[in-house]
Amino acid sequence: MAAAVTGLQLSQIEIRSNAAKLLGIDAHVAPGTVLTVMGPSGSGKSTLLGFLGGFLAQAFTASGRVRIDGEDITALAPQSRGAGLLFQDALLFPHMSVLGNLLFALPPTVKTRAAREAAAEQALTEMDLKGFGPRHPDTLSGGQRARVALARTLLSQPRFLLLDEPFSRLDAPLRAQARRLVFSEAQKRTLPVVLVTHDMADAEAADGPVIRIGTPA
Ligand SMILES: Nc1ncnc2c1ncn2[C@@H]1O[C@H](COP(=O)(O)OP(=O)(O)OP(=O)(O)O)[C@@H](O)[C@H]1O
Repeated sequence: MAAAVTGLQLSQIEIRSNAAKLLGIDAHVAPGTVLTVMGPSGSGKSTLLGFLGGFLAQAFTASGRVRIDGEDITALAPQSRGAGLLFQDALLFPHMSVLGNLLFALPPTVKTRAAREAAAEQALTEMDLKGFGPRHPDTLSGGQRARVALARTLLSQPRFLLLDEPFSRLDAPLRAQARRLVFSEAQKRTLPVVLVTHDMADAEAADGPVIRIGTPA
């Protein structure tokens, strides 16, 4: 039997809605590398991420296969795919502390309270947020929130990352810092990444293949 292809493989993906939208996507995202998806507003970039993550809106029908390290995950529920998500908004739970947000993301395989807290504290240290555990998200700066969101995503032990304009709310210096952090973490953890962005600087920093999709629906 042939060895499984590592990384994320997208095969013959097509997505349609009543507006006769159609994408034909074939791509291989090697571990630790970034596939950047660009295209005009409304061309279907977020929709593509929804298909990869298993949360495609009901208005769409889709075909094609998604594989991670050779495993076909196309029919799996979102929580079983191993997708780590980062969006434009950090989407932290406002009623929980930073530590609470991180603990919530940890998979149940990390069992004891001590092990869970140690993992969360280590993630905070790695994101240069030591001591931020008791704070609430609304007391953080945008850049700090973005780092908590990244820590939370990584703690969920994803097999690949889906990023939807994750840097666009940050100002230029923070954006550069955040993208370096995300890409270096992905590389360190050998995670394939699909990045949706409008920003050419993101694409350049990602230093990987770029696909440009469609015209606006
Ligand atoms: N839940 C939905 N139901 C019906 N149509 C939708 C739904 N979500 C998105 N669409 C439509 O599908 C098309 C693609 O939307 P999508 O959000 O994927 O675009 P995008 O390329 O990510 O745009 P942007 O750059 O503005 O975020 C748009 O025409 C949009 O109006």
